[in-house]
Amino acid sequence: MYPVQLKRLPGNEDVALPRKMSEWAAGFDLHAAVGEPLTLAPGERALVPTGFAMAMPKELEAQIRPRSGLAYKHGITCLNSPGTIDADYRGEVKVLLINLGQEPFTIERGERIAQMVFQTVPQVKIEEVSELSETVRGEGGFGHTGR
Ligand SMILES: O=c1ccn([C@H]2C[C@H](O)[C@@H](COP(=O)(O)OP(=O)(O)OP(=O)(O)O)O2)c(=O)[nH]1
Ligand SMILES: [Mg+2]
Repeated sequence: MYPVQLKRLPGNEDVALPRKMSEWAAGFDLHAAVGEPLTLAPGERALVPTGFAMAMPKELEAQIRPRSGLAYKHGITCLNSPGTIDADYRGEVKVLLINLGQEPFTIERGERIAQMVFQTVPQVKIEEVSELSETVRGEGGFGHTGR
């Protein structure tokens, strides 16, 4: 178990902190901390506040992912999916939503808009070299094995 600290930001006592909606859910649902209902027209995007900030061990990142129900029913998704929350970020967690549907969609205060999944981040050390090891694939990519 990794310790993760959440800090509610002032004026958001009525907005739920991220929580799992079932015992083994992978994601903690994120709630919109909009002051007023926010309507996204088709094609429109917005950075939606969540009302909290976070501290987690440096071994972790958090990914902000869309909720499939909002995507399926309304075309609402995360533009930068998955969003990356760095372990050293102390600002408000925000969700970059976009309306890819055909109708305007209104986000109400407290509504669940996305989910947050924690992942471990391998620590790597990058080194520059002049030759890379050979493989059978080589430079083949982007569909070179066929459709
Ligand atoms: O969906 C997101 C994505 C990012 N962030 C916050 C946390 C993250 O640690 C920080 C920076 O995100 P990222 O590295 O993706 O953006 P950038 O454009 O590279 O900004 P920066 O130069 O600040 O790293 O913004 C969010 O709150 N929600
Ligand atoms: Mg960055």
